[in-house]
Amino acid sequence: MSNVPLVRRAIAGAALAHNAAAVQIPMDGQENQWTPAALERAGSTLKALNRMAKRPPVHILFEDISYTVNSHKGEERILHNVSGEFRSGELTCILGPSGAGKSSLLNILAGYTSNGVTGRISVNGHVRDMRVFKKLSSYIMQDDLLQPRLTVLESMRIAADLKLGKELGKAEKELIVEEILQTLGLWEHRETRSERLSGGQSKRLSVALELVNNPPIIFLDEPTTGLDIVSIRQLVVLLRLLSRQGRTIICTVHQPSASLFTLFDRVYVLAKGMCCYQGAAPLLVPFLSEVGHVCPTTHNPADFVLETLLGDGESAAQMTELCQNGKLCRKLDRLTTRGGRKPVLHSDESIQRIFGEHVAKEQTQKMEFPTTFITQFSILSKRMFVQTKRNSISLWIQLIHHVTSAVLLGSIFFGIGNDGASPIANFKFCLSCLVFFMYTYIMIPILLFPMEVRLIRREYFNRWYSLKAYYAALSFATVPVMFGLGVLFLVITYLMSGQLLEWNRFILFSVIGLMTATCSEGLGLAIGSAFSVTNGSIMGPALVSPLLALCCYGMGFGPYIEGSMKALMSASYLRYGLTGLSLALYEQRAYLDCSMEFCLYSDPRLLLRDLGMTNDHYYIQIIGLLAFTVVHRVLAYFALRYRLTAEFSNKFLSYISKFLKHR
Ligand SMILES: Nc1ncnc2c1ncn2[C@@H]1O[C@H](COP(=O)(O)OP(=O)(O)OP(=O)(O)O)[C@@H](O)[C@H]1O
Repeated sequence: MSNVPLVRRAIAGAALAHNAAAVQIPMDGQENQWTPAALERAGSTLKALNRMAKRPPVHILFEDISYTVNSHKGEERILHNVSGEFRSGELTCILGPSGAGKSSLLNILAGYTSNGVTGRISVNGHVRDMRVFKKLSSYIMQDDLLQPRLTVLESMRIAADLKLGKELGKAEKELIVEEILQTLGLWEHRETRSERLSGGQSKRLSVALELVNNPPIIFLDEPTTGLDIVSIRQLVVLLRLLSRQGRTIICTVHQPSASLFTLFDRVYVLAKGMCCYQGAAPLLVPFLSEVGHVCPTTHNPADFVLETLLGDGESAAQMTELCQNGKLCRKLDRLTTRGGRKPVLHSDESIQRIFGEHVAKEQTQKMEFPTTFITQFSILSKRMFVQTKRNSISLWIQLIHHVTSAVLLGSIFFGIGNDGASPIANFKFCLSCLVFFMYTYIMIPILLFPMEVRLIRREYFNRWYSLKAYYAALSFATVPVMFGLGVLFLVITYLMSGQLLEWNRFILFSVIGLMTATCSEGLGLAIGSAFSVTNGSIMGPALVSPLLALCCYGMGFGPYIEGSMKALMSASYLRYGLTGLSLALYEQRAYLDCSMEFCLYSDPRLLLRDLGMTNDHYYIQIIGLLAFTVVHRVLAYFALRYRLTAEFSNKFLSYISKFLKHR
């Protein structure tokens, strides 16, 4: 990490600063203390964040940005050649009526959306290089979710381990974590699980997590949505303090109150995809007067501008023309806006010089992420184990599901395992075990994974770790529960159904059962990555039903299965599972006991012949299941990768609309 020496340097005076640290943002009920002057004073004593704020200031300029999407109505233009700039040391608010294109603009500036975008974005005078920009910026999305069963402190420690790497020692990371939490008023809630935090605390934790590596630019989409007035104020006050340390902070806000509006340095107003104003917040009212809309002194300027824009299209067009669609910025003397304090902003030349050096340094760095694959894998696996362990309700449900299903199957097929009179029933037992593993392990990821995708979206976009490391950890973390419960199910059913008590048969039977579960889980992950819970719940069963039909085909007339059908059957991974289970029970086995006068299938070879499995080998079934497991998991990886980028839904919709148009 290139900021590590900076942080190290910053931490050199740790003991001193530790004592002086942690000016808390006044919480609940103390909001009236937050006059702008008080904020400035507090900002200068935020030791932890000040010390870390040594990364290059970032100044974003964007010109003629247009954004087009393909929807069912055809091509739709969301943004129309908008321009503007956002500067270091300023808190900027993007305002506008619903559907104006605020989130779209933020997504484009943060680099989350690039498909269908034209125009130029430069960072400190250089064309934006996404590889470098992503290391400098953090994006906190509107519907960000936190890891629910981790405490505030655990979440922060994991963020520090992932984002600061190994070059910083444990003590140094602890110091950073503590000071950020103190500053954000979360220290007293450090042992609270994220799922139990209030809305305002959750938002603050989202910000805290992204502050760990001290990004010079932070984007926030609707950070105030769903918060009460006190929490909103606390959050905006915090953002203002952070901007005062030289950060560029840009957020979209729906309808700020008058007192909240005064906390923003810069306002960017959008309506119908066009810029209607950009510049200093206090200059918005004079600007509106210029187009004939005099804001009454008792009125909130933010409300007034929204009412004006919603009133008639003419005012919006006039405003767009006057500000040249964002090219003209209304500037205020910075010394005045900052209450006489020296501005944090650097001159353009110094910004360019610092940034140029920083870019060169970042580019020479080989590592795309702050930590190695192995470190990411071990941190993420540990986090998943902790989450699984703490989700006791889910564990209990799974345990009860496995045990009751096993007892039910064992009772239905009780003691038939070695009876030559009921081998078909025993074959059905194999089929039932197969169906159990298939449905259970397909449905769990289909139902749970879409939520997980939402959980990791911010972390993945903000480059906490690589998708490969996450995916490897995910595949690994489910193994203990699956194997533990799977073996329990197999032991119960195997014993109750009276199968031959031979270790090797039980192991061969179990290996196939567990491999079917692993393979099905891969398919479930692929479906869960690509679809929502609702669509996935339809897709899953719809997809496996034909696979199930193919796997059972030929029962009773095995020797007469047509070649083409055999080829089709080999495309169903369930066929390998069913054959593997049957071979585990019947291959190389002596005649079965016969409880009746005549048992047609006392000779197990006859049974395998009529099932069409005479020429099959156990190891081929293992290879088949392994191959399908790899295919499913690779599919799931790519589905997840596409899902985690905003482009996916755009592309998907555009294909659908093109398809419909051509019909
Ligand atoms: N991928 C897309 N496909 C189709 N339409 C889209 C897409 N993305 C955005 N839009 C449309 O673009 C317009 C602007 O959307 P955007 O989310 O940027 O608005 P917004 O100003 O943030 O609105 P709100 O304040 O309600 O969140 C909306 O009409 C939305 O339906």
